[in-house]
Amino acid sequence: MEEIDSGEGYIGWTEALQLIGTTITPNPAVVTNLEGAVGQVASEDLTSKLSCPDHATSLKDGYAVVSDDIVEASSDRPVSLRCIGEAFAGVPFSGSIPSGSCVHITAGAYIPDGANAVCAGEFCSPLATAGTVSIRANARPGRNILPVGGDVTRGELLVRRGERITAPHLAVLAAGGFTEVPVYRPSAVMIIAIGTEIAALGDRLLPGQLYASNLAQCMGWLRQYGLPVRTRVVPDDGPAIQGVLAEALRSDIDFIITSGGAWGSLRDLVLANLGQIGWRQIFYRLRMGPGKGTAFGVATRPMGEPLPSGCRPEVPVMCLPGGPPSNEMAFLQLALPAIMRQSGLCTRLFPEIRAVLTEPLQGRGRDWTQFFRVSLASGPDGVLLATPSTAVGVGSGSAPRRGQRLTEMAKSLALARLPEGVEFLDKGCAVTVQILSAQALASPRGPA
Ligand SMILES: Nc1nc2c(c(=O)[nH]1)N[C@H]1C(S)=C(S)[C@@H](COP(=O)(O)OP(=O)(O)OC[C@H]3O[C@@H](n4cnc5c(N)ncnc54)[C@H](O)[C@@H]3O)O[C@H]1N2
Ligand code: MOO
Repeated sequence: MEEIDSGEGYIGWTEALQLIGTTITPNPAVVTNLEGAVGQVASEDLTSKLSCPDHATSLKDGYAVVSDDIVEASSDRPVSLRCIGEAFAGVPFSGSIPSGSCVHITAGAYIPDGANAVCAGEFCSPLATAGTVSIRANARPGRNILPVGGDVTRGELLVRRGERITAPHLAVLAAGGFTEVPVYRPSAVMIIAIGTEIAALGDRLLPGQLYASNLAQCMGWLRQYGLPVRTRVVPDDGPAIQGVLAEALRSDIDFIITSGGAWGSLRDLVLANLGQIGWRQIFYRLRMGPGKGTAFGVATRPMGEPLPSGCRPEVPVMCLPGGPPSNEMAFLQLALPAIMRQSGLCTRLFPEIRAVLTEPLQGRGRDWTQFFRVSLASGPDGVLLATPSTAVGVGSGSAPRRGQRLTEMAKSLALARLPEGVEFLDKGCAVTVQILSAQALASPRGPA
């Protein structure tokens, strides 16, 4: 019998990423308000329009002073200064401070002309003599003063083009004078779950059916990345599959994911039906595990019909294998990077760190990339330890396989990778680990 999975004609994971990179171009830019920008990708280098603060301001509530006046001040030998006015945040003192004087000041207030330090209120007491303050500590020049641009400086690069905008970015953007931000339009994605045995979430299960858990997971990731998602469930039926693909291509969907029906059985109909509607296949099958049965290509929107506004004539399509471990890995390693590239992302999707293996990892072959689900823990010397899961398809190649697939996937949000060229790593070796979520590094015991 002919071996259909010898890996012949397959491409490597890095080559697949390169092909995705050369096929997909970013969506057009749109302008969003600051609130809508979080999680989106900047479509231009964003440089500050303002310096913040625009004037030196006080960091403390206390007294603005001439530093030289209080060089000798201490609790034993306090120095008395004449208080000549007040400076509040938003209400500056209008004069200048001569030597021997001070101004009562609050945090955020402009430093009055002539002053070059602020003595915190804890070291100052107003005296019975009206308008006099006793200062019990010195304050070097610049003490408790936030200089001009101490938060952001006009012209400073705040967010790079292609970088995802985070909550702290909103702070610098707001301070830097942005109320609107140019971002790449986030891709609208349609996920089509294919399989006569697949029930849509919430539908009544018929005998032999199971819920579309793949679709739920992919939808969850896409929502987490702020992308609009639509979902469909169709049976293993050519006309039904073509119908829903045609619906997606007529709509404003930017990227299509199919799930299931992608291997080679009599009921695996996706590629044949994409062929019927005229797609251009770019790759099918990879030296990557799990996820080898993935296909990628582009489909063209119907000729002679107006393009949905802001949409391109070609729509990338990623066909994910149906088995949950493969489906998830192909989604995370191929589909999500592709969709985020289309949404403008230029940086790596998931951070990577090195950890020490507590069990050996056996890959499938020297020229394959193999991903293993691991849990992370801190070792004796603070070394990060990676322990492979043992569930079928998601865990170590050498450890005995037990455990549940979906449950294991939900428990550990880190993936060890055996890259091409490395087929085996022994216990105690360092391995590269992708962090899918910061929760992978959080203590399971709850808040500290
Ligand atoms: N001769 C071989 N057959 C198969 C191989 C192989 O190497 N040689 N690999 C198996 C693996 S592993 C996978 S994964 C699948 C990939 O092929 P398909 O994309 O055609 O997968 P399906 O047949 O549609 O489904 C496989 C499995 O997954 C369940 N499934 C499908 N969709 C969903 C969904 N949305 N949510 C949850 N579960 C889903 C489906 O019921 C099947 O149990 O090929 C194998 N065959
Ligand atoms: O490649 Mo599959 O996900 O059923 O193990």
